[in-house]
Formats: sequence, structure tokens, C-alpha cells
Amino acid sequence: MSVIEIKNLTKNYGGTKALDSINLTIEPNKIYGLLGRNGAGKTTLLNIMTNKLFPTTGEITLDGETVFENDKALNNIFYMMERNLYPEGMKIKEVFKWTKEFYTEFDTEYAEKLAEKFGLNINKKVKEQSTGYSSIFKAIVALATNANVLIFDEPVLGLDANHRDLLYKEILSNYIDNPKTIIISTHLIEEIADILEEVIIIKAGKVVLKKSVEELLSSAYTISGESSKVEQYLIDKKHIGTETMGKFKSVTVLENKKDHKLAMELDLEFGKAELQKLFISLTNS
Ligand SMILES: Nc1ncnc2c1ncn2[C@@H]1O[C@H](COP(=O)(O)OP(=O)(O)OP(=O)(O)O)[C@@H](O)[C@H]1O
Repeated sequence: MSVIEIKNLTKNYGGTKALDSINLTIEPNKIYGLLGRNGAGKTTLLNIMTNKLFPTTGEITLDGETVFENDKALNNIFYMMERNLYPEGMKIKEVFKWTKEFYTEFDTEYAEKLAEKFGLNINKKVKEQSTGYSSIFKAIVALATNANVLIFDEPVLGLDANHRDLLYKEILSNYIDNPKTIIISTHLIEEIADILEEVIIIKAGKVVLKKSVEELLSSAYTISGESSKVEQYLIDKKHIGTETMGKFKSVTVLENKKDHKLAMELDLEFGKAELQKLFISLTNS
């Protein structure tokens, strides 16, 4: 099942409220994007969810059981952290072995196959990994654990475009073969948009939005064409994210109803809104 309930969660660091009364239900077997600007509270939330940090107040449960100091619940959750917590002198293949001791369902064969796909040498030590390969080996460990809940904090840090693309594909195929709850915190929103089912946006320690990507994207659209005509179309319409190219312009309109008649008269074209643009508008100021 793996339902995660976050109730009234607050975390204060001295005078800083990193998390402010968060209430969230993470439903099983969905891929979530946890989005927020720098310092919004994403890592703090993930650290508390995985018992790396205690909240000031509040509770988190997995299928009704607390996750705090509860190995049984925590064994169902794997957290790929941005920081490296593996012993520096350990070889990657030893990391696989070590992980299997805690996550007994760890699939070594699958981890080795993924290592081959990414060109990761598993005989090399943790300290010998570049930033990109450090992300790669940690992501592979996460994918191979077979935990019911996988949490990724900035999984593509340092990865080149090809490896980022490959990792998104592997996350998706892992999910399709073996549905589970996946939470991905990232700043590369547009790249990940296609594999997300739901987004959770946090701003200054509060949840400002939790919605399916489909619903969010259908609440807006783009309109493009000759600048003056686009301007004419936009009269009385709430819009964001203007992009200008010579005498042409593309703008995101924050409405779900399109004025097809007017667009036709003005020779304008409709397009799909981008998650990143909506995110920027929701988290600005
Ligand atoms: N150990 C700490 N001591 C004091 N303040 C902290 C500590 N850790 C985080 N904070 C503060 O808590 C807030 C939330 O930080 P957090 O790292 O959770 O944000 P984030 O959304 O993960 O940011 P980023 O995208 O930059 O990684 C920030 O204001 C941060 O400065």
C-alpha cells in the first residue's frame, strides 16, 4: 500500500521556519515531483520523512505507522540524498552488497546491468567518482533496492544531458515494471515533467499546490503569433512567461478556456503550457 501521511509538520531552525504546518497525503504508486525554490524546505521535508531529522512538531506515518525511529517503516523507504553518506574507500560493488544487508530485496543483477548501461565502473571506489558518476551510482542503488517508496533529492546533479535522459527513462521503466511511490525533488522541472503524475510545490515552508500534472497543465495554454496580434488576444486575460522572437511572441495564458474564434481572426496558434513556466509564476515574489 504505502500511504504516507504528513500531519501538521513544522521544523524550526532557531528563528527560521523551514517547514510551516505541512499537511500532505502521498498516495501509493504515483510519481511525484517535489518542487520549490532554493531554501523552500524540500530537503528538510525529505530528511524528516526518512528519519534523518526530527521535526519541531507533527507526525509522519507510513500505512498508519510512524516513520520516526521505526526501522520497519523505514525499510520500505529508500532515500537517495544529495549528500554522499557512503564510506569513501568503499568500492561501488561493495556499496551494492552493503545495501542488500539493509534492503534484502536489493536486485544486484539489475544494479550491475544499470551500471553497464551508464558506463559506471563498479570496481572503483566512492571517492573516485566524479560528481556525475556519484549521482549515477546513488540513483542505481535506489532503483535496485525494490523499496516501496523511492525518494530522489536532485538525482541528476552533475549528469550530462544523455545521462539525464537515460536516468529519467530508467526511473520510468522501473516504475512501469514494478509500480511504487517515487518522489523526485529537482530544479530541472521541464525535463522531468513528462514522467511526473503529480506535483507538490512548496514555498517558504508551506505547500502552495498539490495537483496532477495533467490538471495543472490544462489550466493554462500558450498563444503565439505576431506580437501586436498576440497583445490584442491578451486583453483582459491573465498571462505570464512572454517570449519574444523578432516580431513574434509566445505567451502563456492562465485560463483553461481558449478563444478559438479570436485566435483564428488574428491568425494565432495555440500550444501546450510548460510546467516550468507555471512553477515560476506560482513561486515568484
Ligand atoms: N541545519 C540548518 N540550520 C539552520 N537552517 C537550516 C538548516 N538546514 C536548512 N536550513 C534552512 O531551512 C530552510 C529550508 O532549507 P532546505 O535545505 O530544506 O531547502 P531546499 O528547498 O531543499 O533548498 P535547495 O533547493 O536550495 O536545496 C532554508 O531557509 C535553510 O536556510
